[in-house]
Amino acid sequence: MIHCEGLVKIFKSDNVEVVALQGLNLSVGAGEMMAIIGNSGSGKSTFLNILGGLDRPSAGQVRVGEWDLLKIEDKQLVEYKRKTVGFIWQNNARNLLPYLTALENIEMPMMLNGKVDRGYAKQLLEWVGLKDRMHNKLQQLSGGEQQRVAIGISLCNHPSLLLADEPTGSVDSQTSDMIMDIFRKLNKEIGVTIVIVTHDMELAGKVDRVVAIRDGLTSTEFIKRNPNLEELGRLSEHKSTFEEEHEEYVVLDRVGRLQVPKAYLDALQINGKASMEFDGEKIVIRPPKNEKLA
Ligand SMILES: Nc1ncnc2c1ncn2[C@@H]1O[C@H](COP(=O)(O)OP(=O)(O)OP(=O)(O)O)[C@@H](O)[C@H]1O
Repeated sequence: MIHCEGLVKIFKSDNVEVVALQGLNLSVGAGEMMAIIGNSGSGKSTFLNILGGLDRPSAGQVRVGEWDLLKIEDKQLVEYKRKTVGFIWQNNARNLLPYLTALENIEMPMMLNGKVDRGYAKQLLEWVGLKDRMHNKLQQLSGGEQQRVAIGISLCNHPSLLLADEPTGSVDSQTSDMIMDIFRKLNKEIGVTIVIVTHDMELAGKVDRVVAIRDGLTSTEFIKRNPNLEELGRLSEHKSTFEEEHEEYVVLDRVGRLQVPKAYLDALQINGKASMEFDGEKIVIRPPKNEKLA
């Protein structure tokens, strides 16, 4: 569904250039639900905005389904945004209309797109658990319920890809769990591919695959050891940690480059150069033997 290779995004303003993505590699299969984590400023939102067609890449490859987002023309981009992607932001509810009902809010973008499908609008509200509240005005709904209406709206155009940027950033942990359950259900039932950007490791731990971005590059990937244990985990008393549940992998690009975590380099006081040895089984990276280089 998504294939990125060497994706670069440079922001230019006056004489300053910011390289937000420095050659990012990532593939996401159709029907996958995964999370992207990373520190503030690592490039997560930039990446999501490119996938959503809200921003243009500077170089590299980025394909979503049949679309090549580097080469796409402006007119096609409008079509891509209308037909392929749905977007959810942290404060999506701000874009909703408080004096309309939940159902009317869902129907509004359908109307703007030229066709209201009331049956589907109702179905969407049912999927997000708001069947009984569909005739309530937005202002009568809680923040979490409004966010669920926003999830419904993101699916109005039957997208094959749903992008969520900090979707639970402004709700409590119970609502956050409910929103994740809705994503999982949508992913299973309608097969929509879901990419969630988050700071929250606990939230990230609820999906099978988590990719960490550092300084505009994919650095580490975490894969759930046993996805099927999730249900058991929910029922059991023992709350396992993210590390217990996930296997951690370092990501190598096509030519074998990898990012060594800064904490490791600091701990070994490696700065600029290191010695690397292969002992037949392992690759060992150490501070340079020549002290002058250390
Ligand atoms: N429109 C822009 N113009 C100039 N620089 C930008 C622009 N948008 C983002 N940046 C810069 O690109 C880098 C990556 O920003 P981005 O918002 O993608 O990070 P992020 O990982 O989503 O951070 P956060 O978690 O804080 O939202 C940052 O250094 C940011 O300052």
